[in-house]
Amino acid sequence: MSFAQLRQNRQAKQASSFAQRTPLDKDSSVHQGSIQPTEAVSKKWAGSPELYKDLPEFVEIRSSESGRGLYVRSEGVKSIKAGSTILLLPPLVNVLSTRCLPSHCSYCHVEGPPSALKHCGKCKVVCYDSPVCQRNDWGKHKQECHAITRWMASGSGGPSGNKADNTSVPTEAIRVLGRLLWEMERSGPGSSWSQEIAHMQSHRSSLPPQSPAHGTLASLAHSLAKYLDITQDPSAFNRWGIQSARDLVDLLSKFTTNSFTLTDPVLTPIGVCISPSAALINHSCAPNAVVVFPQPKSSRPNPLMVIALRDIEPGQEILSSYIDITLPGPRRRHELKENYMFDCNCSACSNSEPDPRESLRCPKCTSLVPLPLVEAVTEGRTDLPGSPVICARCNSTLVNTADECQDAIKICRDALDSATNAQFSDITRALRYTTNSIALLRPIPLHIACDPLLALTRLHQTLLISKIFSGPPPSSLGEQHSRDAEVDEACGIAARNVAGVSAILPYGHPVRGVALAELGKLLCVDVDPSTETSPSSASASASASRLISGTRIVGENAAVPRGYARVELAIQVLLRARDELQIGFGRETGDGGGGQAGRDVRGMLQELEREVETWRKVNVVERGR
Ligand SMILES: C[S@@+](CC[C@H](N)C(=O)[O-])C[C@H]1O[C@@H](n2cnc3c(N)ncnc32)[C@H](O)[C@@H]1O
Repeated sequence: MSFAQLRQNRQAKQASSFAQRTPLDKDSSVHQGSIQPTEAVSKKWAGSPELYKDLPEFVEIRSSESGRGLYVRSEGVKSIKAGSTILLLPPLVNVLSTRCLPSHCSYCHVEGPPSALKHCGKCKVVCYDSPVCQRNDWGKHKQECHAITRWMASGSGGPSGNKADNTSVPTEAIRVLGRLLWEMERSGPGSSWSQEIAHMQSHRSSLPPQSPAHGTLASLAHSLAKYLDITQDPSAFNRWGIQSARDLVDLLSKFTTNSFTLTDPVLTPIGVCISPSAALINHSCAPNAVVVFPQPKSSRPNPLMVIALRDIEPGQEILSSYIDITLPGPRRRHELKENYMFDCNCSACSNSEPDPRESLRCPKCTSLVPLPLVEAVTEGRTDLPGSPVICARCNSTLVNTADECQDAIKICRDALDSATNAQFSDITRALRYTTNSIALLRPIPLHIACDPLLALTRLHQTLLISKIFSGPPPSSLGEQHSRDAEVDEACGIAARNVAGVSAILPYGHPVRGVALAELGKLLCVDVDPSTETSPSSASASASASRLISGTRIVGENAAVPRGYARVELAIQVLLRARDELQIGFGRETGDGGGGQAGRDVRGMLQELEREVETWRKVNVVERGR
């Protein structure tokens, strides 16, 4: 019996699970943001013991120059261990992004094949995976249902059209604001929920009237008024305590400052959520905690969880990141300033060591060499446009001219934006952008975690997986071989992604765990049964460390083993994934840690171990004949 035969049954199942995996939806991200809060704001909440009752005993709210923040109490508590749950909050207000409405249950957020989900009979927009979910959500969906129906009837599409055509559905920002206001109305202006919303940070007073951010809020305000059907009589806003345009902009600014991106168990953005208690957490680019939604369960509301990424001592502040921390420092700070209006002085931003996110890596001595600056030449730097980029340690020339490197990076950043925009509408075009950009960067010895190479690698992996597994399974040996080559390519790309994120994110960060799980899953896909190799732990471990080491640079192609050695490699990668997921998604989730992703990895490991066992037995018998 061949190993490949043993695993054939699994193949179809894997293919369908990859096909359901959606690529990152950049535009659906909603960030948290910030303004400098005043002492008066802090005092207001301090006098209200009724607020933030869902915070656990071991944390407290304190004020600093970052405004209010969440801290581990200084006395009477032990340190919070990495992987522990800090907050578990069933969010009162959340919505799915428009793209996910047909594929996820709007109540519990479990993903299902669209055919298994049932549309709301009235608006025909939101879906549920069971009558229980539909019933439980009705209290929140009732007013929304009318508003969506009215909105769509007034638009071009209309509710009777194609259910899959979601172009005329109100955006997630509008829908979540609607739910927020109706929830405030239901619970009453004096309720702790309404008070917590009232105390959230707003940027309004710091926004210059002509700024793009102000324009965005103004257009959001118009859309919201249309959605709530109060365009004729703005005083209808009064029932939410909104007396003026100023109050409305204030509310919208609170929303953009404090809302969270709702993600699925592998961190794909699927919507928006509002949780005033979790929004008390301040930002760091070197966070000690993460906000995740690790384990949607059918028929239950999907809770928001804050998990400790490393041990947090009594008295220390709990800090999460508002933005993608794989971006280089200048881009992170720009984003934080633009959207959240503060200058980040965290430990990562103050670090003067060369950062892999913005470095070349000398192929000779492996030193990090800062990328030449794209715009001006700063004092003390030798990256004049026509001058070579030289390794200060071993004097090797890394790039012949600084502008050659700068041009390639600029072109590839633009291509990354184009690929991101095209990823859902035209996957072939998106793949062309990522393939060409990665090829363009190949002659430059960028660190594997350098921007935009890492982001291109991640997107390329997602696109390749969609392409490979969205079609029918191979029906001839020729088709099988070309799919095998694509799977090998995807493994190589996934390995680079693991190496990249591992070089810049701390052990246990959920992005690392998910990257490892994706690589392990790809390695589990059966390829060419005729090239099975014999068991060899030593060679598998060498392959594993070559494949997932943080030192590789683009252009090096690690061999992806076939047959048995590949399975051994998959097991090693999945074991690492399991351990890191247990931290990033919490030790207490997913019946053994790691949330849904951890559970899936453990399932794959069990299956692989069973197959290896059977393979060993069969081969011992065959050798004995
Ligand atoms: C989502 S809120 C966090 C809670 C907030 N401090 C409060 O008082 O409600 C974002 C706010 O926190 C502050 N903030 C968060 N991270 C910060 C940081 N690293 N440096 C300075 N201010 C920060 C900003 O002033 C911003 O208004």
